[in-house]
Amino acid sequence: KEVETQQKLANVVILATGGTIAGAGASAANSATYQAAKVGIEQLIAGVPELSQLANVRGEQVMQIASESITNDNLLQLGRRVAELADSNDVDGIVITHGTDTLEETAYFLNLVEKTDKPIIVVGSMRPGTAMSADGMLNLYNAVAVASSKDARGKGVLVTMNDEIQSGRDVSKMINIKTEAFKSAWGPLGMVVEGKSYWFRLPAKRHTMDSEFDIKTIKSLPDVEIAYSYGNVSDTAYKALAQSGAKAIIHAGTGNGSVSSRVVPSLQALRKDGVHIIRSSHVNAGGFVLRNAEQPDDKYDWVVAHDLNPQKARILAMVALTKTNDSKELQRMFWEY
Ligand SMILES: NC(=O)C[C@H](N)C(=O)O
Repeated sequence: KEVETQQKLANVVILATGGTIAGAGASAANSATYQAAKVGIEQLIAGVPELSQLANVRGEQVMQIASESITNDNLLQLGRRVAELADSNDVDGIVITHGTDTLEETAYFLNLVEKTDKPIIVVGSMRPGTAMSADGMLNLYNAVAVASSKDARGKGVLVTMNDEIQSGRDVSKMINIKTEAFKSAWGPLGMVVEGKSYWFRLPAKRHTMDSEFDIKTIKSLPDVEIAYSYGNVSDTAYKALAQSGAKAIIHAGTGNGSVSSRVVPSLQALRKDGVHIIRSSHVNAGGFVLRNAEQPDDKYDWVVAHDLNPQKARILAMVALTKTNDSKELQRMFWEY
């Protein structure tokens, strides 16, 4: 009987990378003061025995770090391991436990470069497992539930936080002290309740199977940096980033990616020197930057990030630059992904 159930259940691999979901605090009252990346994957799985009712689950510790320290090499390493597992016939779905600070970056990266329609779910928690009312157990349970469901196939990389199923492309960490931290300007794709997924919408942008990018052909990621803007910002940071070798600079702009007149001449000069200027916005609920609105992008040969926030724009720019150095191609990719 047991063998029969095991055969019916999906095979899900959990790749652990660290973060608060693997965090530990000194006492149960410590919901915000703790050390991330302390607990190993076997202990995380053992902490949620109900996972075995959802899937045949096995874990792998890929790294053990707080997500703010994830390097480009870490991203590539994780991406390659996900691709290997996705290619394997005995894997039906993949879950990645991850710190929440850069979870949206990793989810978007995988969404661009993994050539599979198998579910890939990235999940974290806002409180360590040692805290009262910790959210990691349920988030992980939901991640495995979605990863083992056939309905989740072909929907791109997903994020399950706070009972919501979010698109890895759209979702962003909006607040750092609530369990209701992850939001998308365009709404969640669905909900996961008691292990069952309920879907409401589909991603419209290119991803995974339909993407022109493939982790298997990416050897390294180029240097793309972000410069934060505010009223009358100086050009010091932009110039320094270019000098240190940035191939593209994401302008984390005000409003609709507006650029202070003090900085415009420097950005024009940097573009002439070959550095791509990509206008994004740091407005809190999600930017919406359009070409030639606010700045003459055609004239300056700049690119707009549209609704991608600066950190997601950086991910797409790095991946895109592995294929092209042409600004028109970059702009096409920024519309399509
Ligand atoms: N809630 C978290 O996971 C935050 C932690 N600093 C991390 O990103 O690893």
